[in-house]
Amino acid sequence: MNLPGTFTLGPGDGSARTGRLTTAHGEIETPVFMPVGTQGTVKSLCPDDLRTIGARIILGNTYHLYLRPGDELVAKMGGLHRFMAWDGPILTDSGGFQVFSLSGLRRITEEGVTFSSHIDGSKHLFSPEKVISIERNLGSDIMMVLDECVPYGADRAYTEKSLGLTTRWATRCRAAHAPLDRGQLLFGIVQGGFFKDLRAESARQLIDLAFEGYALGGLSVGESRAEMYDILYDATPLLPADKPRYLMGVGAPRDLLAGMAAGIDMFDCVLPTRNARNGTLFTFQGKVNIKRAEYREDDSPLEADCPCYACRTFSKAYLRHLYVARELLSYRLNTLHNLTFFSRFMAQARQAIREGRFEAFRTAMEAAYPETDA
Ligand SMILES: O=c1[nH]cnc2cc3nc(NCCN4CCOCC4)[nH]c3cc12
Ligand SMILES: [Zn+2]
Repeated sequence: MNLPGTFTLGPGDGSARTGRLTTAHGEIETPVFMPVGTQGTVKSLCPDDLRTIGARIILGNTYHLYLRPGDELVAKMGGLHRFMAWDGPILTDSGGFQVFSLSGLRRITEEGVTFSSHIDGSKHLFSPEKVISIERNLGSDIMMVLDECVPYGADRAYTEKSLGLTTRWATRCRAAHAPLDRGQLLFGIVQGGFFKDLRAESARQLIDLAFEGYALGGLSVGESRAEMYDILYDATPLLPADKPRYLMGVGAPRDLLAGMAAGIDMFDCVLPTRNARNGTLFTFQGKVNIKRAEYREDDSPLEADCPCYACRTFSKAYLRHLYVARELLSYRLNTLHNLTFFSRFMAQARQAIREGRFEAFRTAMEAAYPETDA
């Protein structure tokens, strides 16, 4: 068994690549999509479901788990793997993004970011050292540094100033967690907004800090697809080729394809789980809005060749009924299907890259997911 942090590249196709990342809780084949388990659960699924649908690594949110039930409690319960009975790899983000998107009254200083809890309004400080301590308590296999996700539309001066703070925070995170300590990996997050030279500067500064992997942050923050792709294609090659590259918060099938084409190895997004709960289902023929009247008497499965329990057992008519009736089983079946689709989509993408036919795969999938449809 390789040491955690070992990243071995497999066959590639253009800039798209396959790889294998070793973590303390197992190996991950890349490119990989990570289902989001915000509060220590991938909503409506149990760990057995995650194994059945082929999930290899899941994401937990440091911000949420710190506020509730508390990272010290999770540590006392043996860490997040034991607490949630998931023995596969877990990546925890640093919480910075959630602080900006969820909490009120936040203030950024050199020390860190102070904020009030969205749950009870209590005051908290996330410093680089505090965030690393929380992620170490959770026992995550891959920890993310504390960074500032620069808001979309920030001007150059603000973006440049923020980049410097993000690097100083990354430096403090690295100092707080020695490489591979307890088998826990630490990834840096490149910022720099939508300024290519600032992105290059951020990447250069973080590469000097020798992280075990590198993420592109500050994207999927409200920009147009063209703006995201412009930065994606320009910044990804700046990340070390021999380390995992993670595009945070992405995304829709079309964006996964673009990310893989650019050389991204890891993705996470709430899309498949959140859309499952609002009746939007993903298939290889495109999206299905299960609440549509056209499915009212449709006795056929959602996707004939999908191996998931929902498709093997129930008709579209029944899935539609459950959704319209707001039955709890709707969340579970729709989530089982959507995550099975994302898992199959990534497995087919990996195979296409290995066989040198990724562009053909991308073209076929983009036909099912046209620009307007994401
Ligand atoms: O710079 C970042 N630093 C640390 N974490 C992040 C997480 C991020 N997540 C998104 N986008 C998520 C967009 N979602 C798309 C689907 O609907 C919900 C929002 N962008 C992100 C940027 C960062
Ligand atoms: Zn299915």
